[in-house]
Amino acid sequence: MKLIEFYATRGLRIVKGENQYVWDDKGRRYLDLHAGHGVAFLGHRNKIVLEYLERQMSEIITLTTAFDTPIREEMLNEMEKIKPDDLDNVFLLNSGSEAVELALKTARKITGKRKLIAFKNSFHGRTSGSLSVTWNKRYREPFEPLLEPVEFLEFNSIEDLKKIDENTAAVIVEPVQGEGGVIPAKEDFMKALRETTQEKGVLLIVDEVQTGFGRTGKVWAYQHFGIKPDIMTAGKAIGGGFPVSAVFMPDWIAEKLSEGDHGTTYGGNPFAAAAVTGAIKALLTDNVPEQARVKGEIFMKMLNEALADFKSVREVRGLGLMIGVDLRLNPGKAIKYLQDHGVLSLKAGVSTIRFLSPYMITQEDMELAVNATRQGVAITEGKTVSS
Ligand SMILES: Cc1ncc(COP(=O)(O)O)c(C=O)c1O
Repeated sequence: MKLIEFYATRGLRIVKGENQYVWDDKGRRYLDLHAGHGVAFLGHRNKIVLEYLERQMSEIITLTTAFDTPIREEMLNEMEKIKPDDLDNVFLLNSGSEAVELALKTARKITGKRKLIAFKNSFHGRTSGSLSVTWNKRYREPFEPLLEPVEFLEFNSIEDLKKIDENTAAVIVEPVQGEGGVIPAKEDFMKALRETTQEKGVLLIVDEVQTGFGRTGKVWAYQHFGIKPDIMTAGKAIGGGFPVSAVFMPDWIAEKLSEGDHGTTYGGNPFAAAAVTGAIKALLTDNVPEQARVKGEIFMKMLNEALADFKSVREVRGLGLMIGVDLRLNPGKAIKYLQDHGVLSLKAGVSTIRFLSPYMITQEDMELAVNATRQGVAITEGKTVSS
């Protein structure tokens, strides 16, 4: 049997993961700043998440949410501590794309409108609905027609927000565009977006699948901008490695949804609830958002200093531990160099090396990553530099 290769192979056979590291079958250790597309933000095999999963495994693993369970009650209580403002209602699914699907369906149902607005460079997933609001034509075109109408506006352009009209059901936005190139939103843009959507009676969906759960230095990245979403999606880090995602919404929206409007076989089962409960405990016990804020600043400063002399480096940018090094050249060679020298990273957009570090990254780890990035960029430029 062969696996369908939707992803180019990295040529590594990984046999173990622990905190910020993974090991290959030759016993070689890697600093994992790829983190399974950012999932392992709480580290691989986070101790608290494991405790919750092990305990749950000895009780019950699967049930649909038609049945109440003690672990679900515990999860909902924990969620109170990190809930996004007045978004008091949550539904669990299995992936970021699925969370986006429910957010879009909800917006269309409760407004009765059809049009959706997203931004250039956005990424919201690859299922048909979430793909409709994903910018990259290469992902979209082979599968069209998708949801219609969808309009893509210029990200960070207040001027372009004028195109949001009353016929729009929702605008969906990433506080930091992840897959698109690690591009943080500007505060005045996010404020203007919130104001315009409110004025026009349009719902604002904030997609925190990549930015959420502490990575940017706050539990939810929208909190950097002094705004509040109407609907919020989360995923990746929230299950500490277990596949789980969530959609949050306030009472006035949740009340307009009825039985049968959505569903899922696995979503929110006791095992998923245990993973999320453990992950929230881990997030709060270790003051993870603050660690991400402080370490992110240090890491970005180190990268900026180390890369200042390189013509091919356009910008080092990001928020917290969501960091991109944008090049004027293809970053593939540098990413390969990093991997060969013990650091896993990933590409974003067409020109960005992306680091999605677990929060427990150390000063020594950062030095390793920065040095390898310098060498990798030098090689991309056709030079060599001393370490
Ligand atoms: C902002 C955002 N939304 C949605 C998704 C889709 O998530 P998944 O791959 O879990 O379906 C991603 C994945 O990278 C993402 O970054």
